[in-house]
This record gives sequence, C-alpha cells and structure tokens, in this order.
Amino acid sequence: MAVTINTLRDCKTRGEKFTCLTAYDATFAHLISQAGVEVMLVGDSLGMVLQGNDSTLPVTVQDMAYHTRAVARGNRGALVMADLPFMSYGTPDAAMDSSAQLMRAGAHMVKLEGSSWMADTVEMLSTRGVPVCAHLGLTPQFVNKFGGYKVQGKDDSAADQMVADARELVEAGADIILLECVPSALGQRITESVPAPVIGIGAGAATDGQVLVMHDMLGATPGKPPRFVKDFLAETGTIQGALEAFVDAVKKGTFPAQEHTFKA
Ligand SMILES: Nc1nc(=O)c2c([nH]1)NC[C@@H]1CN(c3ccc(C(=O)N[C@@H](CCC(=O)O)C(=O)O)cc3)CN21
Ligand SMILES: CC(C)C(=O)C(=O)O
Ligand SMILES: [Mg+2]
Repeated sequence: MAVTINTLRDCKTRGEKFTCLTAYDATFAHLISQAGVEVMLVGDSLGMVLQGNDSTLPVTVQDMAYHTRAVARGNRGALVMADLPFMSYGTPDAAMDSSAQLMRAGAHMVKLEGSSWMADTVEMLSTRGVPVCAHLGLTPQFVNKFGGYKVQGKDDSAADQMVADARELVEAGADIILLECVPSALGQRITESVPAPVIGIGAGAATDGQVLVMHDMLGATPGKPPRFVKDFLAETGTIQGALEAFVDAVKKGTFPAQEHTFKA
C-alpha cells in the first residue's frame, strides 16, 4: 500500500518510528522503497552529493524536476518529497510555480526551508493541494547567513522561537516538520508540541521519523561525516542489507544513539 501523509500521522499517533532517505535516481528509489523506507526525499543535497558543489545553492528547479521524475519512476509505494531549491520560493507566486513543476514531475509533497515568515506561503500551497514539509534548524540554504553548518537552537531564546515557528507553520498547513541539527531536548520538545509528524536529522531520538542522506549511510561520502551519520553498509556488506538495517534500527529505537546526537 502506498504511503501517504495519513500513514505518517498514524505512525505518530501510535508511537511507531518511520524512516526517510534521500533518493536522486530510479535505481536507488526502487531499492529504498522496496526496503520499506516510508519517505524518499529528493533533496537539494544532490547539488553537493551528485553535482560536487560546496553548498546546495546552485541547484535549480529544473535539476530538482529531472531527479524527481527519475525517483518517481523507480518508486514502489514510498511518499516522494522534493526540496524547493534556493530562491525558488522567495515569493508565494514563485513558490506556487516551482511547486507545480515538482508536483508535475511526480512529487507527492514539497519541502521548504524557513520559519514563521514562510507561513503565508505554506498556507497558499496547502490550500491549493500541495502538502508541505517545513524544514527548521540547520537550513543549509542559509549557510552563508549562518557562516557554516552549525547546530541551531542551542540557547533558550532560539529554542523557544523554533518551537513557536513549528507551531505556527503547522497551523498554517504544514503537514510535516523536518528538524536538522538541533539539541535532542529541543527535538523532543518540538515533536511533543505539534500534531504533525516530525522528521529529524541530528535532532535526537525522540522525533517521529529519521532521515539521512543515502550516500552518507552507505559510507560513500568523502571526508569526515557529520556526527549524526552512521555507516550501515560497514556492518551489513550489501546495499540492500544496509537499507534494511537502517529501517530496523530506527523502528527499534537503536538509531540514533547518543553518539549521533547533539546536547545543548
Ligand atoms: N552528504 C550530505 N549529507 C548531509 O547531511 C547534507 C549534505 N550532504 N548537504 C546539505 C546538508 C549539509 N549538511 C550538514 C553539513 C555539515 C554538518 C556538520 O559538519 N555538522 C557538525 C556540527 C557542527 C557544530 O557542532 O555546530 C557535526 O559535527 O556534525 C551538518 C550538516 C546536511 N546536509
Ligand atoms: C539533509 C536533508 C534533510 C535535505 O534537506 C537534503 O537532503 O537536501
Ligand atoms: Mg535539502
């Protein structure tokens, strides 16, 4: 049975963890969805992972539509979420046009980076039939404003603001919240503060779902990986084994462990 946003809401209600991995092509989309991963993210991380850029900023809507079409063809029942790339949703009109291109390419929902000032855009998309995931915390499209990839929401006022932002975005119609690189306690607080499912990456073990970049969890990314990454290929020896081990570990609650999470 195909995964929908209702499936993820049911997971949250029942306290069952769900999984998400990035997918950029049909072959891996097939493997990932067959492994029982509920959500496939066509991430703008493809600008770094596939294109070799040092940030996600060069990625275009055209790039995203191309990879979304490939993923949609390979998909066997997962929910396909596509990132709106940098500056493709700067105004509500732009957001609607960009989202239309990604939904036509086969996405079931879009993801955008931004806090409460995105609420009007979220509402416009939501009321016009585009489910939205709001990405908070370390939002990589803001790397030049952050001055690097740094843990967010560390002090009390930043944490309180993020809780308020998450609530406001869900009230505006966001169906999912994605939290990247925040202290585990804040990940837990936001997960308990909103009725929508919360997906975490470096946001602790309490979020409803966990996401990783597939290349990272296969140990394929050059250099020192971020703290939240675990290489599942090392312990299984096959790609399919690694995908299944990730699903298993998230459902059992053994991933992420303390060593993969941030303290305040
Ligand atoms: N391959 C890949 N994996 C990702 O997870 C990823 C991408 N690419 N590209 C887009 C963004 C960039 N991301 C990043 C990149 C670096 C860190 C990082 O170095 N984090 C430090 C934390 C630093 C601090 O303590 O403030 C770490 O040690 O994990 C985190 C997220 C996540 N996304
Ligand atoms: C790291 C995840 C959450 C993402 O946005 C991406 O892969 O682009
Ligand atoms: Mg992204």
